[in-house]
Amino acid sequence: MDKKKNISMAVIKRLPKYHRYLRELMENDIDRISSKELSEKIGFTASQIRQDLNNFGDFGQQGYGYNVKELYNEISAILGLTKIYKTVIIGAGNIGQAIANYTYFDKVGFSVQGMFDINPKIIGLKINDVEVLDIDFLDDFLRKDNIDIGIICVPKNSAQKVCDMLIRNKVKGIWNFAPVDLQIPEDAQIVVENVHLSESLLTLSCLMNDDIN
Ligand SMILES: NC(=O)c1ccc[n+]([C@@H]2O[C@H](COP(=O)([O-])OP(=O)(O)OC[C@H]3O[C@@H](n4cnc5c(N)ncnc54)[C@H](O)[C@@H]3O)[C@@H](O)[C@H]2O)c1
Repeated sequence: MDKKKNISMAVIKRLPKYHRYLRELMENDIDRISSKELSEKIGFTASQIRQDLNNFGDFGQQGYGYNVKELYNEISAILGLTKIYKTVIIGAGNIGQAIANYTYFDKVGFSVQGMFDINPKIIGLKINDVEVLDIDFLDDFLRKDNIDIGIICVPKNSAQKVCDMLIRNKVKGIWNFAPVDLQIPEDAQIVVENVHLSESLLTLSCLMNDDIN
């Protein structure tokens, strides 16, 4: 059964936060937690938590709370974290290298198989044990290695070209850091998630200045 069917995007967007907190609880050897305690940690109301988690099954037990490991495993499964995703990073500059060096992604199953760049000064470098290859090899690499996710970290004027190559080679997901709306053909079987650090920063600045009017 597809547990995500009919689940709102708002609930799906909250799941990574549950996952992060539950992981922390497990690391601290905490076996069970009530929705009230979880609510104090996570910042959602207890009723919100119960409502969210009820979407996916009957987890909590009256008077016992949630079994942390069970819930963590279940949310991991809903988030698709029960397998290893093969990823490639295109653009091995500041962001590309930061992602490759962030070991958490690997821990939760996103394995960097290759990095690609056009700059001869960067090609050949090893970032966290992954060699940066010439972009000319990307097409071949994608075809042979069954890559699941392409992480776009190139300047915005190169992003669409890279995106087209990923789609052509049947990559299933794009994590796009370039500040551009990628054009995706309607029949493409691909999911795109855009990341805009600047939007988060501008939200911060707005909230810090909410006395303007
Ligand atoms: N999403 C965000 O929150 C966020 C934040 C900062 C920057 N960005 C964007 O992320 C991208 C990367 O930023 P950065 O700071 O890492 O830039 P950077 O200049 O440090 O790195 C970009 C790399 O891409 C390489 N490159 C250029 N054209 C290429 C191509 N056709 N194929 C392969 N490699 C190519 C360059 O040689 C360089 O190494 C930019 O589009 C930038 O605007 C996004």
